[in-house]
Amino acid sequence: MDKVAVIGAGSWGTAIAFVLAENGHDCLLWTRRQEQSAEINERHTNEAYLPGISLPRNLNAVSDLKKAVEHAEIIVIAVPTKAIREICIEIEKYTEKPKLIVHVSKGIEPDTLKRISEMIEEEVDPGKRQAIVALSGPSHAEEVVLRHPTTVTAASHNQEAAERVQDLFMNHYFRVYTNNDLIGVELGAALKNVIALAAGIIDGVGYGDNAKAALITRGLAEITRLGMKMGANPLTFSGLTGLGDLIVTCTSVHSRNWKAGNLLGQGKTLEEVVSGMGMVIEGVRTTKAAYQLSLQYDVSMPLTEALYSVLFENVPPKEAVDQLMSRMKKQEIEDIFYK
Ligand SMILES: NC(=O)C1=CN([C@@H]2O[C@H](COP(=O)(O)OP(=O)(O)OC[C@H]3O[C@@H](n4cnc5c(N)ncnc54)[C@H](OP(=O)(O)O)[C@@H]3O)[C@@H](O)[C@H]2O)C=CC1
Ligand SMILES: O=C(CO)COP(=O)(O)O
Repeated sequence: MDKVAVIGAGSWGTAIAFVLAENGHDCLLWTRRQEQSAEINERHTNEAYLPGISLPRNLNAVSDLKKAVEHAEIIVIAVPTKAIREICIEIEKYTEKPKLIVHVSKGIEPDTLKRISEMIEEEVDPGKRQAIVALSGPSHAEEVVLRHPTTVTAASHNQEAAERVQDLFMNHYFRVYTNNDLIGVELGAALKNVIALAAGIIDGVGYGDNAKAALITRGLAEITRLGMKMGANPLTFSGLTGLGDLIVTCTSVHSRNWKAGNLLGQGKTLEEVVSGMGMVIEGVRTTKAAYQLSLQYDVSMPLTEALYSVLFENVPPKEAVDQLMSRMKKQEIEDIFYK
């Protein structure tokens, strides 16, 4: 039994803590809201994020971050990308002995263009952390807490740490693989949200399955192109954190990114969509970061560029699609591997 703290009690933090508690670990779930920690401890629910779900009785919550950090040998960070730095600064403050840090977030920081593990490295002193592991894959919280079969990947430059995380989470409905390609795993996880937003738009404007399949396939091509330039293993993008997460996020009704795109496609404004969701839509900020990465690495990412123009330059979705479809002709495979 390990002592673990999950930092962030939204949909995913709660689902991850659910798995850890069911696996018999001594897991504390941190929330910044006292009333939410009372709800989890007294009623064993988190209605705002996972309505109708009974949480394990051995899962306890706290709203005192110091207490959560001091409790744990392993810290699992489960807050949105934009909160990673501030949470890491707080975690570092309360850490005495170095801890294993796992993160389950999916994003890239605009402007700095840092991946999550890079932000953690910058904010948590090396003396206060052991290895960093990203746990990622096609895994909607809503299905994990129903114990529906789910597969994810524990990625780290440190294989021993990845295997420790594999052992920590693995059970009969939650299967964990390892991968040493941290760059590829984190990039795939973040960039699939860009394509999922676009997939929602495609459905929202009323285009069909052909367009969706094109988006997933050509989305994977541009993610792979960028990833290869950034040092990732191209095979990672055919794996769970690449193609796997693209499929689940572009096709599932649970996806907040897909839902947001769907509303945009129906004519809602970005402000209306973001304020109405009540949960994080990582793909919006990540689209900005992905667009900046395509310029920095000089990689052609037409879908990302088109989504950027819809989100931030008020280009109507159908016009963006028309522009995509009328680009000059290309070869399919050569495009990915030789450019
Ligand atoms: N939901 C899912 O199925 C999956 C999500 N992920 C990833 O996990 C990460 C978290 O997502 P998810 O749990 O779904 O998001 P939610 O929107 O469901 O919840 C976000 C959580 O983070 C908290 N939070 C937000 N900002 C801060 C802050 N500045 N300081 C402290 N806490 C903060 C929120 O607190 P409060 O309630 O007080 O606002 C809430 O508990 C994202 O990167 C997402 O892409 C990965 C796999 C699956
Ligand atoms: O990452 C996820 C599933 O793997 C969750 O996606 P959304 O954030 O779009 O809901």
